[in-house]
This record gives sequence, structure tokens and C-alpha cells, in this order.
Amino acid sequence: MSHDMPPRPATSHKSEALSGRCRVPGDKSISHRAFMLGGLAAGRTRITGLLEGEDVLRTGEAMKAMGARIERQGPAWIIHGTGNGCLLEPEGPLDFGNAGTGVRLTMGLAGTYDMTVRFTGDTSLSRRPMGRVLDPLRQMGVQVVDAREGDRLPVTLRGPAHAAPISYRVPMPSAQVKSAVLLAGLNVPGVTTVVEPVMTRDHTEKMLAGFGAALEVETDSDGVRHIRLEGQGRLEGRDIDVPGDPSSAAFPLVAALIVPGSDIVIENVLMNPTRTGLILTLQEMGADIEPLDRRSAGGETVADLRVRASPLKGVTVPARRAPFMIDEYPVLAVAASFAEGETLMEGLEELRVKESDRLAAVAAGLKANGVDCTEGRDFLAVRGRPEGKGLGGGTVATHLDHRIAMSFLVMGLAAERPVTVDDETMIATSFPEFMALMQGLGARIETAQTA
Ligand SMILES: O=C(O)C1=C[C@@H](OP(=O)(O)O)[C@@H](O)[C@H](O)C1
Ligand SMILES: C=C(OP(=O)(O)O)C(=O)O
Repeated sequence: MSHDMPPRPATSHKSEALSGRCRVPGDKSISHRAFMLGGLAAGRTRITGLLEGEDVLRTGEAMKAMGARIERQGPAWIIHGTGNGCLLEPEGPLDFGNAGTGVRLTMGLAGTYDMTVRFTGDTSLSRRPMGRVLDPLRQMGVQVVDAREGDRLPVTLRGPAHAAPISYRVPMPSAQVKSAVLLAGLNVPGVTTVVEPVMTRDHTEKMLAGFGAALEVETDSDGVRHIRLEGQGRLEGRDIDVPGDPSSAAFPLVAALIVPGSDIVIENVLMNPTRTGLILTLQEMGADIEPLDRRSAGGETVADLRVRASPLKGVTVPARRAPFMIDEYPVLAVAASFAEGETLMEGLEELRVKESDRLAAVAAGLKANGVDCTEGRDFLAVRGRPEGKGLGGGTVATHLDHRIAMSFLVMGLAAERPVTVDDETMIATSFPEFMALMQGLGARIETAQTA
């Protein structure tokens, strides 16, 4: 299971109206954290609805290598945690493949233990900056024994005999950095504080509290969040039902909006307000998205989304919304390609350090398919063509990035001419069922046959 495997191209074609009901896999952020916290806690954790994508399974392997017992039992995953403060030194390197969340959070989780751990990843992950996590860990006393230039993987960490709690102001809007510091704080005596000027997805805070950690969150009069965690407390195993991933739901959702006549329902989608920026933006563009049967599930709100094809118009997406839809810009750019007028997306600098430079990859893919767009240092402007007239016909370089591959395969369903992506293998990192699910709704997508 590796993403440095031979590329497999795929092509999508203009499709008839999409219809039917579907269920996307479990939320990736919650699935990673379920394996981590369950692996650390005392007692048994039972997870249903887990995303069985490569990224998350790597996190499971890492927790096993540090002493957790993890097994699949029918539809559930059962974890017997190591018990608090009892992670073991892994015998070999922890290979996180393509997963930024997996590696950055685990560096925090394991970094403050009195042991040596080596972290590796695929070509894409090895290009991504790790300094954003290593800097606060250094302040806590963690030794970076070895790292490639610019704090890139492979990285070897040596935990301190006596780690110190810190107060850390997160310098960029990043849930991964916030989470790495909090998870590091679990094994440190005293109070670790994270100051978060711009709110990001709050799964770590919510799940830590759910496992019994002593954690408090206060928002001051300037809207800055102060998250305080008392270290060396006790986490207790629990049951977790993972809701559907809104970042995966984004693909059938946008497809249904742009393929004329479509009418679909996506069931059980997580509606946490730190994750619904795309839905809000599409509704502002005129999208007919109706959340049905809003309900509470395991401390989160979920809903079934009824989505009907809609004429879209361009809007300006403010920078302050970026953290609530950070992984959805590639597919929003595809929706914008079919909208009347210009869509301007601001505050996109973080897109440059994802699985690929997503700002450059999206702009190149749009241009290859006849879309008029402008790429700025931290913005993207897309001037759409309703009904996709003249769009398509290009091949998109995916750069080992699942969201680039899925976004452009969605584009081809409504463009005049087919759209090809140079590789679809890495879609399995976050959404292994993508092809089958889309085909089930009526999408004309095919993978190149390998000899
Ligand atoms: O914490 C998380 O689960 C994630 C945080 C985001 O990354 P950043 O923290 O780098 O913004 C997001 O892009 C990633 O897919 C998942
Ligand atoms: C950025 C993403 O993931 P990660 O950072 O975990 O690789 C993503 O899934 O879009």
C-alpha cells in the first residue's frame, strides 16, 4: 500500500442527470484522532464508521507500533489502548505515506515520550513543512535528532526526560499545529496552553474532552481562543461513531450541482460549523442544498444533504472563511468554472503546503481545460462558463494529490469534452469508494485499463 506506485490515469465524461442516495466514508480528521486517542487511553475504544482510507490506516499502524492493540471486528474497530503515559518505542520508522494529519499529530503525541521515533512519508509528504510542529515541540524540550533541510521528513525525534509545558500562539490557521501541541501536552506535567487567533476545526478539543481530558476553552473579547490542557490526566476508552466526511461529500455535492437535472441525497454528513464553509459558499452562489433531518450524533450534528442541480453565480469568498473549507477550494474552483461571472477566493496561502501546491495545481488544471482564471500569491479568481461550453479536453497533473484528482474528475461530468487526470491511485488515501460511489449516481468515470 504505497502512493509512490505506478500512476493510473482516469477520465470522466459529460453525464446524464445524477440521481440516488449515497453515503460517503467517515470523517478523516475524526478517524485519525479516534485511532490516536483510543490507542493512548486506558481500556477499550470501539469505533464505527471509521474511514478505512490509507491515511487513517497508517495512523492505526503507528499506534500499533507504539503498543496499542487494534483489530477490526465486523463493522467496528476495537482498540485496547496502551494506558496513559505508556507508549512504547517503535522498533522501526513510522511511515505515514501521504498523510499530513497523521504525521504531524503523531509527532506531537509521541514526541514528549522518553524515546526515539523516526517519521517517514511518501514523496508528497516529504516535501511538506514540518517546522510548524517541530518549533513548538523544541520549546517543550523535544530534540530533533535528524531532519532533512527545511525541517522536512524523514525526521527523528528524541523525547526529553522532563518535558516542559508551554503556552503557544499558533502562527498560522492550522488545526494540525494546534492539535500537535495539545497532544504533546498530554504527556507533560502542568498546563499546556494553545492560543488560537483564528479558529480552525475543533475535533481535537472535542474528542479530548470526550475521552475525559481536563481541558477548557475560553474565547476572549477579541475572538481569540485559549485552550488549556492539564497534562498527565487520565483518558478512558469510549465508543465513537464517525460521521460522514464533509470534505468527501463535497465531490458528489458539486457534481450534482453542475450536471443538469441532477437530484441526489448524501446521507449522514458532519455539519460541524468549522467544516461547512463550502456549503455556505455554494448556497451564496445559488446552490440548492437542503440539509434534511439534522440530528445529533456522538456530540456532533449530522444531516442528510439533498442537492439539486442549480444555476450558479460568482461570489467573493472571504479569507476569514478559509479555515472552515480549507480542503474544499479545489472542488469549489470546479463549481466556479460553471458559474456566471467571477468567483474570487482570498486568503489561500495555506493551499501551497498541502499534498501539492494546490493553488498552482488547480490553476494549471483549470487552464488545461479552457477555464479563464488568475492565480495570485494567495488568491484565485475563476471566470465561469455556465453549462460548461467549450470546457474540458485537457489532462490534469495531480502531483500525488487526491483532492486535485477527484475535483477534476467531477469537472469532466459537466464539461463539453472529457477531462483526464494523470493518476487516480492516491484517491484511496481519503476516499477509496470514490469511483464506485460516483458511478452509482450515474457519473461516467473510467479508470484506464492496465495491461
Ligand atoms: O487537523 C486536521 O485533521 C486537518 C487540518 C487541515 O490541515 P492544516 O492544519 O494544515 O490546515 C486539513 O487541511 C487537513 O486535511 C486535516
Ligand atoms: C490536506 C489534507 O490532508 P493531510 O494534511 O492530512 O495530508 C487533505 O486531506 O486535503
